[in-house]
Formats: sequence, C-alpha cells, structure tokens
Amino acid sequence: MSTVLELADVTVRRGQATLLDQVSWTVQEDERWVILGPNGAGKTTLVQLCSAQIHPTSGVAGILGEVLGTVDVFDLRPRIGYTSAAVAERIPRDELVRDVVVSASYGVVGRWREHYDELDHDRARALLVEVGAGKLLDRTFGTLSEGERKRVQIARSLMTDPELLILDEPAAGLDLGGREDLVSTMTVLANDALSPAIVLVSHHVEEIPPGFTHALMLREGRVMAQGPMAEVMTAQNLTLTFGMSLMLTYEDGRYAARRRTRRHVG
Ligand SMILES: Nc1ncnc2c1ncn2[C@@H]1O[C@H](COP(=O)(O)OP(=O)(O)OP(=O)(O)O)[C@@H](O)[C@H]1O
Repeated sequence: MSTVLELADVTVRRGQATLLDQVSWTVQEDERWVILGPNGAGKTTLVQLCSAQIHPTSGVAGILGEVLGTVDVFDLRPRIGYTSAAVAERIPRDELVRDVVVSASYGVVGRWREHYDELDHDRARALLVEVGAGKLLDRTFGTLSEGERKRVQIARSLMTDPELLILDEPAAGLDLGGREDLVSTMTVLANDALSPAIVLVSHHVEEIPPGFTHALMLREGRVMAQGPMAEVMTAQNLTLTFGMSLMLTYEDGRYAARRRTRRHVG
C-alpha cells in the first residue's frame, strides 16, 4: 500500500496569521478522507497544500512520493484531481461540457488549440456517464444547474486518472436533491477499489458518503481529531471542532448532527 500524503508538522503563515498550525497527517492510497471544520478553520488551505498549489512555511509536505519544494509542481499537479469553487470560476461559461472535461488532460481550463485524440474524447464521455452527466456532453457549462456543474467538475478531475482526488466542498450550493445525488455519486466512487485516494472537504457531516473511511477535524488551523471514521466521528470531537455542544446520530451509513438543547441534557 503506498502513501499518498505525508505531512509532518506543516505550518502555513500569511503575515501575522497562522492558517495551518503544525499539521501532521498521512493518507494511504485506499483511504477516503473527509475534512470537517467550521468556516475559516483552514480546510481550503490544507487542500491547496495537498494539491501542490501552495508551499508550507515550515514542516515537510510529502505528496505522491515527492517533497514539496524539491519537485516541479507542474509535474505533480496532473497526478492530482482537484475541484473547488475557484477552479469552477475559471471555466468559461460558453465552453462545451465535453471540452471542460477533456481539457483537463492538458491541465488547462478552456480549450484553445490543443489536440485531443479519440481516446481522450472517449474517456471524457465515459467519465461523464459515470458521474451521471452523460446527457450534458453537448451543453455549455454556463447553462448547467449548480448540481450538474459539480458533476462535470468531478468528471474533469478524474480525466487524468489521478492518484489523488481532492474535492473542496463539492456540495456547496446544492439543494437537498442535488446533495443526495452527489452523495450517491461519491458513494460509488468511494467504494470502487480502482478509485484513487479521496479527500473531501465539507462543513456538514450529512454530506459524508457511506464508504468514506477516515475523518480529520480542523479548528483554527489545528487538527482537533483524525483517524478512522468510527473512532473520530463522535459528538465530543464535533463539539470541540465546531465550538458548540452538538449531538450526532448515525443511521444507514449516514451521519447527522445538530445542536444539543436543554431537553437533551440529563
Ligand atoms: N492570504 C491570507 N492572509 C491572511 N489570512 C488568510 C489568507 N488566506 C486565508 N486566510 C485566512 O485563513 C483562514 C483559513 O482559511 P481557509 O480558506 O483555509 O478556511 P476554510 O476552513 O476553507 O474556510 P471556509 O469553510 O469558510 O471555506 C481564514 O481565517 C482566512 O481568512
């Protein structure tokens, strides 16, 4: 089993602010992690680091067997599938969905003059079908609903057959149906032995797809808890992480959390 991520005492500072504070974390290739934490906890900073977009201020970040700072990030990035709101914003609204996906082969957003062969197009088509977006092939990105856009972005992030898939808040902005559809897609991905290691950022325990194996909780740049899902997903850890007394339930592979009220005490 190979190690996909190996962070040792990683700190990221910007001016006076400490965005990540001595984070140590290891991810193996068959693991599926969810990163939970409140707004501003450092989740996006952590996955930007893991996708080789930023460097640590101190500490060592090992990604896919390379050490950040000693490797050309342009060699590393194609090995990592990454979706985020920031990536989505860069996709031209008049781009055809098929081109949004296929252009990931070149690590670009927006087709220009690159050449793609039939195999690339076949793969893009197959990935869109896999995420339930096969019918969107000839639509333009700008005409899609938010849920459809998320699916297309996941297909795009899988285009290069990455060794690590990082999804930063893929359920943000989705309605209940859209979220549930996305959780189903993610459940299929999580349970496929051929899928790469997956890191999913979320604010909500309700979005954790069954089949996810591990959780890491962040607050103010520090790791509050990390490890196997069943051990880490406790009301106590969530309470510590979100700074509010929370109750946690688990049913049919899905978690739900809400504030503990006076009625629940004693
Ligand atoms: N360049 C910067 N200079 C100073 N502070 C920054 C900078 N970039 C980010 N921050 C701060 O770092 C903290 C962590 O940001 P980050 O985006 O990683 O959090 P997050 O957990 O992803 O938040 P959210 O859930 O709201 O998206 C935030 O308080 C943010 O304001």
